[in-house]
This record gives sequence, C-alpha cells and structure tokens, in this order.
Amino acid sequence: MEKRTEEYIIDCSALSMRFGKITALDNVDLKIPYGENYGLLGPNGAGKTTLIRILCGLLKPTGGSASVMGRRQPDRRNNLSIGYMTQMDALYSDLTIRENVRFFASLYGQQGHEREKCIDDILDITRLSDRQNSIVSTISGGMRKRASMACVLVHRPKLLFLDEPTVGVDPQLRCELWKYFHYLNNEGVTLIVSTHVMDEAEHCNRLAFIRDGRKLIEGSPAELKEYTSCDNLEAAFMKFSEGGQ
Ligand SMILES: Nc1ncnc2c1ncn2[C@@H]1O[C@H](COP(=O)(O)OP(=O)(O)OP(=O)(O)O)[C@@H](O)[C@H]1O
Repeated sequence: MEKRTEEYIIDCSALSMRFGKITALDNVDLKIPYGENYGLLGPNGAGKTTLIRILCGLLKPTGGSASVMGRRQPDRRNNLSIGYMTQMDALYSDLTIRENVRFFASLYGQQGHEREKCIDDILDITRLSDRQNSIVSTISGGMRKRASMACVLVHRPKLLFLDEPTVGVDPQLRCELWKYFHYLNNEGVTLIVSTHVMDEAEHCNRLAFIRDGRKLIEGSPAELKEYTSCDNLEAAFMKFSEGGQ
C-alpha cells in the first residue's frame, strides 16, 4: 500500500484562475483533511465548478497551486483515485445500464473478472441490479441519477467530487442519495460537494462560503450560523452572498 505522508487530501495555496478578463478564482487557500465531508457553498458563478475542475486536473490554474493527495495538479497519477459527478448525466442513451458502467470501468483500466465483480457490487449498492439490462433511454430520471453514480464509483475512488448532486431530484431520491454519500464517507471516501442548496450543505461537516472567486469563510454549519447570527444556513448564506459580511 502507498504510504501517505501528507495530512491533507487537498491543499491549495493562493490558487487563482482567470479566463481572459474574468477572475473565476482569486487567491484561494484551502486545506481539506482526508475523510472529510466538505461543502463548497456559493451563488451561481462563484467559482465552485472551476475549483473542482482544477482539483480534478481538468484545468490548469493561472496562479498558485493545488495539490491533491500530495501531488500538484494536474497529475495523471491522481486520476484513478478521483471520481467526479458533474451536474449533467454522462450516460449513453442507447446502451444498457450495465454496458454504461462497464464502459467507465474499462476507461479506468479495470478488466476481466475483477471488473465484472466491481460492476456487480456497484449495481447492487445503487439498487440497479434488477434493471441492469434496461436501455438507458427507457429508464426514469431517478434511475439515470443512480446509474450516473454507478459509473462514477465503479473504480472505487478515494476522493469524490459531487457537483450539485441532488438538484432536480425528488425528496425521496435526495434522501436516498445522501444516505449513500454518508455510507461512502463512513467507508473513508473524502467527499467534496458543490452546492447552493441549503439542504445539501447541512449534510456536510464543514463548509466554505465562496463568492466572486474568493473563499469568504469556512466552518461547520453550526459555526457559520453562529458567526452570522442567523438561525439557518439559508439566511447565513444570503448575508454572505449579498456582501453583508
Ligand atoms: N471556460 C470558461 N471560459 C470563460 N469563463 C468561464 C469559464 N468557466 C467558467 N467561467 C466563468 O468563471 C466564473 C465562475 O464560474 P463557475 O462555473 O466556476 O461558477 P459556479 O460557482 O460553479 O457557478 P454555478 O453554481 O452556476 O455552476 C463565471 O463568471 C463563469 O462565467
């Protein structure tokens, strides 16, 4: 097993990202320990997705540094340890659920019997075993969401990014997905959740408020409420979003 020497799974220092005249991230310092369930909370355009894309190694920052598992991103060696569920489903509509999951497993280098075992396990966990041979274009929205999860998780990532994971999802499935995220977190998977839905933020142990590419404050949901003298996260978030702090 690879020996870990660093304390933080994510360590960003003065991280900046400019797109022409737009500053999407501005001098962000961020340290997240292994095993954390961490929320990035901010309004539309705050810079959350840009931060996640840099941490996944999909974008190269224009300033500062972002280390993941002790390696400065982008570093291909991190790819096998990262899972990223984007806001959009990345499923092939004319393949079955199992074929979709197998495609992703193959991308991550899994093969043969071991691959099929991982697929069986993840289809079981996401309760899709019975429908694994259904063509994706024929399944419900909730099932699509679970199939996307199965694709993202089949290679058993240690670090999982969830970009607004339960937006547009009914309350029952939201509850089910969060149960599953907590299960993964208890198994040692580090979760980074980007959201502007307060329900989701309340599920995280720690949160960072992000606005205009800057990290304004960080703390547990209770600490952020106390700091803003608000009795709910929604009100605390509004205070920050409007520049009230
Ligand atoms: N590839 C790009 N080219 C130009 N501008 C970009 C690009 N990607 C992001 N931006 C800009 O950077 C800023 C931050 O965008 P980002 O998508 O990171 O925000 P966000 O917090 O994820 O928003 P949302 O909650 O709406 O997804 C925005 O002003 C956005 O328009």
